[in-house]
Amino acid sequence: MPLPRGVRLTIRPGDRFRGPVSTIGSVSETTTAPTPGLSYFKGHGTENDFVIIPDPDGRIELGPAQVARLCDRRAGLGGDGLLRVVRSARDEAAAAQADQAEWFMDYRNSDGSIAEMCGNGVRVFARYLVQAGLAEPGPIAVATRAGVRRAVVAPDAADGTPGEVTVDMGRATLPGPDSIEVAVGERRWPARNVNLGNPHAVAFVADLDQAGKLFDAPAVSPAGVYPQGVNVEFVVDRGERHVAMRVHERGSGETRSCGTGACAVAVATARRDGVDPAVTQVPVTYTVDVPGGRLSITEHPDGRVEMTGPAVIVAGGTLEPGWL
Ligand SMILES: N[C@@H](CCC[C@H](N)C(=O)O)C(=O)O
Repeated sequence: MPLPRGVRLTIRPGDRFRGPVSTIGSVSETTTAPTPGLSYFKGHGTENDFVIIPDPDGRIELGPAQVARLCDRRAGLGGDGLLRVVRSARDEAAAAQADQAEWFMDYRNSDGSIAEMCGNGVRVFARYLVQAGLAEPGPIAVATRAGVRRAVVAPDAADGTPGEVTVDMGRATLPGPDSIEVAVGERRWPARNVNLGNPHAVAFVADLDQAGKLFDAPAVSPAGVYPQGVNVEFVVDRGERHVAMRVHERGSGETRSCGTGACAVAVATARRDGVDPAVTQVPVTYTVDVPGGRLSITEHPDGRVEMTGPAVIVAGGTLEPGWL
């Protein structure tokens, strides 16, 4: 049931959920909304899966408890994260990007925390816009909390297989310090600090099983390098310019894929291999296998990192009125 125009769904403090306003990496937030007849979609990119909430006119405020409920795999729809699809001009977090990108990807982790960027999310978001008729296939600008990202949705194959989506992920930075360490139980590995709009610690390991079950977040030291938490990638070599990774995501736990993580891994691996396109002026491409599939990551001489991979919308429906 569509909401009447002009109605903004918000519960005031004291109604159901309470807490201070959220910041990146935090799960506490005031607001949230009961959502009568709210429509949703479900999608994934290399099995990093998302609940998609269309909110073109910015009338829905989802608090962390509601996001966590929607992402709950037993009691909710289930997802590693949530993508709210809203016009940039209708959300103050993205209004400054409205002249460059009509649509804002309001991304939340499955625990309800806010993150700056989600690479697989941008691909799925672009796919949703095309499938919903909100954008044409081809280049699509998407506003994110880390700035505008440009996606290109390739046409579907003749057999209906959805075309892959390529995203310009911007420039990676490697802020240091050089002595970062990641630990799981008694095992420790040196790691590289890579930022793709959101923070990553990339550790090269001998075997992906060494990271264990990853029920808990790996410890990262020294303390204070990642004041807002970190996504941790474990990487092994698979061949020339070909690696495989596992990831423990901030706010979501171990997931089957992480797009920003795969980009961080490709850049960290290139530097480990002594390759820097800014120096050689030659782009370098790495194949990054994730538990949920495969991504292709190219770093260009100007520092831009491009990611190509699948993005699929699997279902859509309507929430039971009052459930949320
Ligand atoms: N899975 C995402 C990353 C989502 C955000 C991350 N958990 C964070 O908190 O930074 C991706 O595909 O990049």
